[in-house]
Amino acid sequence: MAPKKEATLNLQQQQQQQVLDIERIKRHFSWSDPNAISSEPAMATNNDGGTAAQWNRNSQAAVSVRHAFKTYGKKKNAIPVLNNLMMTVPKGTIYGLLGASGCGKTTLLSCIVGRRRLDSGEIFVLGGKPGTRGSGVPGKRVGYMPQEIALYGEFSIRETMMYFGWIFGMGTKEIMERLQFLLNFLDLPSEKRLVKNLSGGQQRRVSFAVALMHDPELLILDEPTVGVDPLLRQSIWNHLVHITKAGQKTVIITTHYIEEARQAHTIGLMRSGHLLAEESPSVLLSMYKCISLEEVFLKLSRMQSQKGEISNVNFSNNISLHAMAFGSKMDKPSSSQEGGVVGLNFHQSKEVLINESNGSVFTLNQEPYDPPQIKRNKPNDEESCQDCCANLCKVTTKGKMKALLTKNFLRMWRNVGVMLFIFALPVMQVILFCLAIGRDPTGLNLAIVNSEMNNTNICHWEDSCHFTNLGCRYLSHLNDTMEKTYYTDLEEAKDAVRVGKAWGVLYITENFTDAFVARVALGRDADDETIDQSEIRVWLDMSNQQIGIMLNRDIQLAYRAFAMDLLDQCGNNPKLGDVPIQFREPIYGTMNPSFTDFVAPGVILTIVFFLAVALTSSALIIERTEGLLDRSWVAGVSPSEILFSHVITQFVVMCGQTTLVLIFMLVVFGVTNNGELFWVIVLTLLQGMCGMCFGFLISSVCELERNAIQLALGSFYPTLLLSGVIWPIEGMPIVLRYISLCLPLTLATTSLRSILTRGWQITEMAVYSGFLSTLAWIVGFLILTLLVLQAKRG
Ligand SMILES: Nc1ncnc2c1ncn2[C@@H]1O[C@H](COP(=O)(O)OP(=O)(O)OP(=O)(O)O)[C@@H](O)[C@H]1O
Repeated sequence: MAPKKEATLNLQQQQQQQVLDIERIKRHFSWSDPNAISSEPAMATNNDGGTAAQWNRNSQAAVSVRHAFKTYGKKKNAIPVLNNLMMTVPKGTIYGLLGASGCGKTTLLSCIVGRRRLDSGEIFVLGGKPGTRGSGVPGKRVGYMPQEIALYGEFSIRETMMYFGWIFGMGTKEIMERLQFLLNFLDLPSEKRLVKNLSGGQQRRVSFAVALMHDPELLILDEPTVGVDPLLRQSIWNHLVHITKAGQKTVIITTHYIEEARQAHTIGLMRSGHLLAEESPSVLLSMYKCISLEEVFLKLSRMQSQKGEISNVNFSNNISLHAMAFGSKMDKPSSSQEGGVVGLNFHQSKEVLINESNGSVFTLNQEPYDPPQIKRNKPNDEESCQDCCANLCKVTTKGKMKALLTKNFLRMWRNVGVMLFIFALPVMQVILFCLAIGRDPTGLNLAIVNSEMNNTNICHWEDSCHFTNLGCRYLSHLNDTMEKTYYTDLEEAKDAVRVGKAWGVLYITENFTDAFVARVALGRDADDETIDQSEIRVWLDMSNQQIGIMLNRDIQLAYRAFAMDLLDQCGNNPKLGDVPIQFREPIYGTMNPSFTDFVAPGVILTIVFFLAVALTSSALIIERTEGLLDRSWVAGVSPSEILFSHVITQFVVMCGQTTLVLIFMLVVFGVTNNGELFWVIVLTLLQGMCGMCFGFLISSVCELERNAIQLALGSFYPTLLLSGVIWPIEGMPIVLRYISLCLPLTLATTSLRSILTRGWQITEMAVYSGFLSTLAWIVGFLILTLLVLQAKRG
């Protein structure tokens, strides 16, 4: 009976202890639904997420991760990184996340801040799910310091703080006050120093300062103490302990200096995608009877390896009661008293960590310093209202736009050389185009054999109704663009063409004048020989179509001029010498159309379109590879805001470029414009916008800058060739014509050509279809870019 009684007593004691523990948890977390607690005394043991109790509990912990799974890569080669991970970070505590390099700490943090999405499982941050409306995460409730520096190198420390401060909705004065505190606290150099000129450690401190800037509720720090000297490191930890003291601020920190994590309230030891343990450092040490945390980690890792399964060691499935009790601050976080030797992949740390004395923050000078308190806006404050509005309308805030636009323009200003080039480039292209394309070739060599002159080049003829040396008279009508070289032998002249010394041979027969007069006099009675002898024979080098056609044209025009002149001198109607087809003044264009006028509309649009592509195609990539895009996202800037700010900045640049292109094309080089300048400007700007949006799409799709450049360059030639810029699309095979119509430049080029050369109004279908297609492309590219950016956030 006695043992039975003892067992009953033990059971009662256990039950009482359990009730006491629950009461303690309840007090700490202010739970309102006691039934919910009593039904789930083990807290997170079987959290499926979804019941009111679970929601309540998840919303009370600062961060709660439940059954998190995350893999990288496609199905076959998928790398599992998070594997049924459970984690609970109580409010007002420091949570040290430890684990070997590559175990998934950064991935977990990026999921917590809403930068990445889990494959399955749930995350609750500050009572909401990251990324949901009104959760404030990503946003100003979180301060995030990523592993990489993620700062704009060309900004000064002050400008960096301004940028992030404005994003977080702070006022300039407030930012300046905070900046002074952070400069002092983190022992930063002058606020005017450019980030790129700082040392690695200084850059990390600026990055840390950015995370602290707006005094967020939740600080997530990915290895903030790397490259920081021991004194400052301790100062940082003191600050973290200080800010969590009041129970309002929570810190999650990863570090490779394992012993410094002793100052955390809770330690999560991570391995193979899940937490081996989640306890306070002192409990871990006593529970595993170890003297260092490293030893604990080794022990747990060994146990995990031996069992192959962690079910019986995974304390993370149950939030540690001990860890939760930190809320009361009874269990003061300990400072390391020993130089802990850190193994595995961790760095060694043998510094003796200095105890915090009275909770004040110590600067490097060890002077207690109380940071200026960030004013929290009341719900009816202007900023809050802006945020409400932004949340509701999904638009933006003034501060964010100010920050993003200032950032974009500042980056341009700091790269003023590049900017000058960006403006000089279109001007250069226009000048080169106008000087090099469309003009008639000159100085073309023509080999002439005039047998009528007995192989001499002394040529006499009379400018009247005299029929002597008509061959010479004809030659005088050949225009000056041709360089005439006289040969005595026909074969010799042909050889000159064969070896590339001349573009053609013009041969005049021995008795050309007599035969020509006989031909005119006899008319239809002229015999074949007479006709044959009266003909000027020409052999051309047609390997160059443009030159061949031009020589052909000029030789024929010279005959027309010769015949009409002769008839006129002899008192006959000169028209008798002309081809009986009369070309009247053209309805559009001129009698002597210029190739430049044909190509110019397409060239204007191509220059503006592809310059915009070049400017924007790497814009997002540079920010992404430097980790800046992530940081801005976590700070609460949405992809559409980033995109919108770039659109505005690039639009300003494009306006300048468009103005220069049009001034040089239309004013300096006098390209024909018979239409309304207003519509020319509008269409050119729209094409620039279209190119910009195409650039953004490339930028969002490509991970690397070189891929973006390849894609942008790769798209240049197909677009140029298929858009009817240099050759009418009517000359293409029918299938290609349809493809051509689907390109962004085709209808716009036709439209601009119609305005410039025909002077058509916007009401003409050929004109407005160019505008409509460009608008459709802009919308299409923007939607695609946003979709890609949204998808990549996961
Ligand atoms: N974008 C990615 N694509 C594919 N694999 C990735 C990606 N990011 C991380 N990984 C892989 O996921 C694993 C976890 O990486 P993570 O950066 O989360 O580790 P970590 O614990 O933070 O490492 P460290 O302490 O060295 O920073 C690593 O094996 C890494 O190679």
